[in-house]
Amino acid sequence: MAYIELKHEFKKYQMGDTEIVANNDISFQINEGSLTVILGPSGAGKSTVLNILGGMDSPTSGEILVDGTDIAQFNNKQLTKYRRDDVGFVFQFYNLIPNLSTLENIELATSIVKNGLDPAQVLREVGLSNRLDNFPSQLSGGEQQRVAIARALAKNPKLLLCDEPTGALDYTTGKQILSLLSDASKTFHKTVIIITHNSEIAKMADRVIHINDAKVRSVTDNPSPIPIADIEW
Ligand SMILES: Nc1ncnc2c1ncn2[C@@H]1O[C@H](COP(=O)(O)OP(=O)(O)OP(=O)(O)O)[C@@H](O)[C@H]1O
Repeated sequence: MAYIELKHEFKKYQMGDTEIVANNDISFQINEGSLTVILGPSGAGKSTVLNILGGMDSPTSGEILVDGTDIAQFNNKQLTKYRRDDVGFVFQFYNLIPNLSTLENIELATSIVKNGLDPAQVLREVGLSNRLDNFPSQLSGGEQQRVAIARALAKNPKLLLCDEPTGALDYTTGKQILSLLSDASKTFHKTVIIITHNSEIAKMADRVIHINDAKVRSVTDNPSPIPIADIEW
């Protein structure tokens, strides 16, 4: 059985007299420890899918199976626990706490979970061993995103969900961040999902899900994903 399975997921918003269908009968599967890229134009419904998978929002209908459990049936308390223990998030704009050091940002995240990893060790693994005492404002954008990834990984989550993680970074730094996310899947066996507009990035993925106009348009597997260092755009 797939590790993640969305079955006939719908998300509808009522705006006055208008109904917005952000996700219209979305179904797909994702394997454990794989790297998936979700591609699609602005407004396609990608973030809606990610927010629902991350327990930040609930679908209007449909099943969201994660490791055999339908999180669409979770109450608020169960969703809070799921978000805290099982999901790591990486966003376009890092969302670090400005008055905490790099190390403290990670410690804050690990302090609320059961099976957190050693913060300093994870920071070493993302190449920031010499920046533990710096504040976010003293780091470059790429370094701040490394901290955000370390914070997500240090929780030791089942799932790493990344919404446009390189959207605010230059080409080279963006590639370094994507390489780190690829390592999270290949080396640390995390199930990683990356939302992007950039179709070139899809070449590094095990599976590519195209979403357009609220529907899944295609699901493609890459038998031989290309290392991000070898992809040019
Ligand atoms: N809370 C909300 N209330 C009303 N409409 C919403 C809400 N959230 C999303 N939508 C609508 O649902 C549709 C899908 O939005 P979503 O953010 O999932 O798209 P996206 O593919 O992630 O776009 P982008 O790449 O620009 O972030 C859009 O039309 C958006 O306006």
